[in-house]
Amino acid sequence: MPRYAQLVMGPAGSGKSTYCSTLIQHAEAINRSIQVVNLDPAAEHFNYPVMADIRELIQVDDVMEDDSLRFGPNGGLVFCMEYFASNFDWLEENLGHVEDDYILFDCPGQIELYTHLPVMKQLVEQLQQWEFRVCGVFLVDSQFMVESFKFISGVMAALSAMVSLEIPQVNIMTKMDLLSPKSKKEIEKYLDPDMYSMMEDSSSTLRSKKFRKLTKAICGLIDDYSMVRFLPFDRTDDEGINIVLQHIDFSIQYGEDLEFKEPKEDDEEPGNENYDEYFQDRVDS
Ligand SMILES: Nc1nc2c(ncn2[C@@H]2O[C@H](COP(=O)(O)OP(=O)(O)OP(=O)(O)O)[C@@H](O)[C@H]2O)c(=O)[nH]1
Ligand SMILES: [Mg+2]
Repeated sequence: MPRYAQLVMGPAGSGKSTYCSTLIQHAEAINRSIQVVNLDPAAEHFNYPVMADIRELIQVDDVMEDDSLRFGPNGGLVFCMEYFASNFDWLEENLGHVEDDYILFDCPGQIELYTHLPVMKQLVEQLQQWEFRVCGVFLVDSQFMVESFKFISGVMAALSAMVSLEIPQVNIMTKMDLLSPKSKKEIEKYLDPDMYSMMEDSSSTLRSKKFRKLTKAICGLIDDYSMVRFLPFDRTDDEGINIVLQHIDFSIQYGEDLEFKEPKEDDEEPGNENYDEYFQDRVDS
């Protein structure tokens, strides 16, 4: 039987730890077993029970205080993650060999871990060897996504994580509860965006003649990958959390081996009923 994992990634402060604790509470409420592993060696606060904590293996503070290493916070973190990558047996010991388990990995926020360092890719390969089906969950703070040029840079970060990890990836816009109704309306166009029409954006940053070709090439690249859908995540909305979880489960085929569901007669799109719920307005309009 396969095992299931979500690699919860995203820039610093994007809401990774909050996402994990929200999902744990949600799982409890719907009677599902989901566990979390903290992979952030610099983590100070998180309010979920952990099945394993990287800080038991190595802590950033210890690395920074070491006189022979003399790292700052970011170098220290990279050192910790490389140490972790050469000690995966620690993780194996903590995870055990439970079939069919479902684990969230709360990762650190340093973006270079997902773009050009090999550590996360090594982790993915190791998990796959342990029969995990891994889904990348890339979180971006919705507060920073309400303008086109910020959105494009957020998408590029998500895209480079996807390309370097080579696993299914679900992108999520967090902190939707903090947006004003006006911003909420504004952000809808970013959930399933049309990159070319975004270039017509009124902001001078995107319309600058000097960079027009580059902007067009970037928008084209994003469009080609057609992976730029974002799911909204509002930690106060159970229905929305459920939809996010269904998307991720779908991408790692969670539940397929568990039970067979008879399609309901009134289902027009069996098994896919929630899939496009958020984008339905756009599809219809
Ligand atoms: N209102 C609201 N606040 C949120 C939400 N998600 C995160 N926050 C807040 O944003 C801050 C950062 O959230 P974290 O969950 O610690 O973010 P993180 O990505 O784990 O941060 P690092 O581990 O430091 O990279 C905290 O103060 C959270 O309370 C959300 O959905 N809604
Ligand atoms: Mg965190």
